[in-house]
Amino acid sequence: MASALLELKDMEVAFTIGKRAYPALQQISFKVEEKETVGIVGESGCGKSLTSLSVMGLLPETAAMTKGGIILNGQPMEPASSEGWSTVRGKQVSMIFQNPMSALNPLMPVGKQIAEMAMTHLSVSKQEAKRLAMEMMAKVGLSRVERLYDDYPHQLSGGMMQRIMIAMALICSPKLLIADEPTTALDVTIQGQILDLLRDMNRSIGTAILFISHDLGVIREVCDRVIVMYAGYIVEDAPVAEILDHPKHPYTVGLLQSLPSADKRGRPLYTIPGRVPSITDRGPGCPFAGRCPSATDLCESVTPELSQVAAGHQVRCHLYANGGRVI
Ligand SMILES: Nc1ncnc2c1ncn2[C@@H]1O[C@H](COP(=O)(O)OP(=O)(O)OP(=O)(O)O)[C@@H](O)[C@H]1O
Repeated sequence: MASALLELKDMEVAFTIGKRAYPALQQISFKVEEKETVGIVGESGCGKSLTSLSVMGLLPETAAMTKGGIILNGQPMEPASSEGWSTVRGKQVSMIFQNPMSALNPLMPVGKQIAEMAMTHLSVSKQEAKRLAMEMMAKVGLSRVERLYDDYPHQLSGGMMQRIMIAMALICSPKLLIADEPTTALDVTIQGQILDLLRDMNRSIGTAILFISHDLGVIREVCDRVIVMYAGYIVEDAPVAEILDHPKHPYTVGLLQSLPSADKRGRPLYTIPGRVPSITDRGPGCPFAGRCPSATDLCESVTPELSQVAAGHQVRCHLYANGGRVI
């Protein structure tokens, strides 16, 4: 079988605080196939961003990959080799963030920023880079691109800036686009347009997407598969339709209950009581035990393994530890 586009194998990432190492990600294993769209969902502090930064080779200085590894396009990525990562960034993997303003250079026209990306990674001439940049700007739904090419970031709306970021990320036809909360800062209408654009780009260019969001409702719009993270662990991994119809992990069930819907209109939205434990405050046992309505003594003391409950559906919960049989 051909290898996956991206594979994370039993990855652990830890922060050093004082003299101790605190794991922030543990036993992270998943694959992204070519052209697949995979979402990572979880509340703030669950480890979504750290997972995507690991894939980009952009971990903060105080963090390190302490176990496992990442294989991109069949090549193991050496955690210590910044050279290896810089050749994949832009060309094979690129990333868009929640706040495009902080990623764009405020002093350079937006079109030129896209063209520079093409010149750096595609070794094309200045004129060709400009042509490609304008072509890409049109593809991401921007109009009057000749004029827009010379505009500066502050002259653009949030939605337009996010389109510029997407054009910049896709100009080198990367195999994988990581989108970290790309629509969180946008109003709902523009958010919908950007989600449509990402889906179109996935279909037309064939770029796989790893989509990070705290909002399962947004992930449902874009992704084929969803990985649910909690306190640094993957707690559930399944096709989106399967998660929506047959959620297993009590945390996933809570996330779904807290989604707004027409039949809940007028009623206060459900929120899961409690909060995600910080990395310095994680004991033995299931990390969700303290907030879980179904927790038993076993959950307090033993961390569950991921187990398969249906084709392509895995859950890390003692309730489903024996191939889906509830204890
Ligand atoms: N520089 C840091 N030093 C110490 N701990 C950190 C640091 N950055 C992140 N963490 C911890 O690592 C864990 C995972 O953080 P991460 O940013 O990946 O979460 P997240 O799910 O992306 O949340 P958010 O949606 O708020 O970005 C959290 O518990 C966080 O507190």
